[in-house]
Amino acid sequence: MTLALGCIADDYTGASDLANTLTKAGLRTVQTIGVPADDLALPEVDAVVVSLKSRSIPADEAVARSREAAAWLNARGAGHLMFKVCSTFDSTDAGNIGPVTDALRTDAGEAIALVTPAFPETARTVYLGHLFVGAVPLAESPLKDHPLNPMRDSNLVRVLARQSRAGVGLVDLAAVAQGADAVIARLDALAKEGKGAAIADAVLDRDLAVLGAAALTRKVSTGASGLGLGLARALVAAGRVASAAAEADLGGPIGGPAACLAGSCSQATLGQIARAEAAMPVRRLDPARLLSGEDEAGAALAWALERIGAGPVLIASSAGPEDVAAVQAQHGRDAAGHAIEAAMARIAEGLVAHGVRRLVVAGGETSGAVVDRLGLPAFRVGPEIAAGVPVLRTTDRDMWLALKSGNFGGPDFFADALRLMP
Ligand SMILES: Nc1ncnc2c1ncn2[C@@H]1O[C@H](COP(=O)(O)OP(=O)(O)OP(=O)(O)O)[C@@H](O)[C@H]1O
Ligand SMILES: O=C(O)[C@@H](O)C(=O)CO
Repeated sequence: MTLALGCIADDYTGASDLANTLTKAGLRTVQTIGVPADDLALPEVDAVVVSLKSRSIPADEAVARSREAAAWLNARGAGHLMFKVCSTFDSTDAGNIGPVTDALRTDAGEAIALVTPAFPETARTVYLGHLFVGAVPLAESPLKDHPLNPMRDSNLVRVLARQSRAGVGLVDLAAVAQGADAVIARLDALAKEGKGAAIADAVLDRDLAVLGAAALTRKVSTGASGLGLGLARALVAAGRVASAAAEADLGGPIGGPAACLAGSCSQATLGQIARAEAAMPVRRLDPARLLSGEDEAGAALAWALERIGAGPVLIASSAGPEDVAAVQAQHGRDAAGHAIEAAMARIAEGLVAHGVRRLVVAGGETSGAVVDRLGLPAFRVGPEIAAGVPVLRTTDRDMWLALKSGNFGGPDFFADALRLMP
């Protein structure tokens, strides 16, 4: 298997977002969970997205895991490596976007890497290095209250510079508008100035095609699904993959009980949970009980098992910024986050042990905890539920999943997802 594109994603929902984008753009794509074992049977594909859970771990661990993934992808002949990060640039001054990009770039012998989280389809645009989420700058968006990495600076040149070894420059929209050659020239000039990364502006899909073509002239780039779209278009245009790949045969209906789990505290997910109340029973996890050592996960599981015979259920830990802040003040941000993720994973394990084969999970860290606990090795990518969220089918057993990035999906996401998981 020779890969046109090897991708390393820093969380599982982000990986399925990218796998969805690549599939739609005509690349045969598989999403693996972690670095695959050498004996994992994979179909013939153009792209592999290795999903890591490295967004919110110490930077040195994120670098080590990303390098391991890069080595696996390079051993399969990956023509280009893309490090998939969040379209809202979720990171802290300690990393991990800068340290991982630095490491992958230097390992590949490159002087500079193009970096852009722009993804216009989900209203993430970058102008003069400033990231906009919809109509507002990043630092005024709900991401300012993210439970793990509050984003309080919209200037990504500054944000990335604080977490990078080498300096960071800008490829502005004026250069992008002139086409790939102008972007390549700008990257070369920035590299000569000693910059190791360049934030690239992009406002429209056509900007992504330019950035993809420019990025492909180097071995490593970093971005969100928009960059994936640009890279995929450039690969198809260059004849390096068979375009318009036939839709993968995902297998027939699975049926049986279905459940949804939400650990994301994003505004989008909070709204989707509220809407789900009209469609299915919803149980709110009580973080205070859980963190005080009571068996809240067991109680929620028992609640679900009493109901899943009659239809889907939703269990959510999600809460608004004030409640999240109160829990974090008492128990610490990471301890609270991990305890809630572990509870979700335990609930998922119990649900699957009782026959659930259709599972929707909201939140990247939450999805990571759940998928790890279930021990799922890889997914084929099915139809799109909403921008950035495909239906996934496990390669080793009959199970449907949807792993939703916190901010993605329409108001009725949970019902929309289950409709596409027969
Ligand atoms: N009520 C709560 N109080 C404090 N922390 C919570 C609460 N509910 C969930 N969390 C934690 O908040 C974090 C949410 O992160 P997660 O990645 O799952 O969602 P997200 O960041 O919105 O999604 P994405 O990464 O896909 O954008 C998790 O660590 C989760 O355990
Ligand atoms: O890029 C995005 O916004 C998503 O794929 C994601 O990674 C959110 O966690």
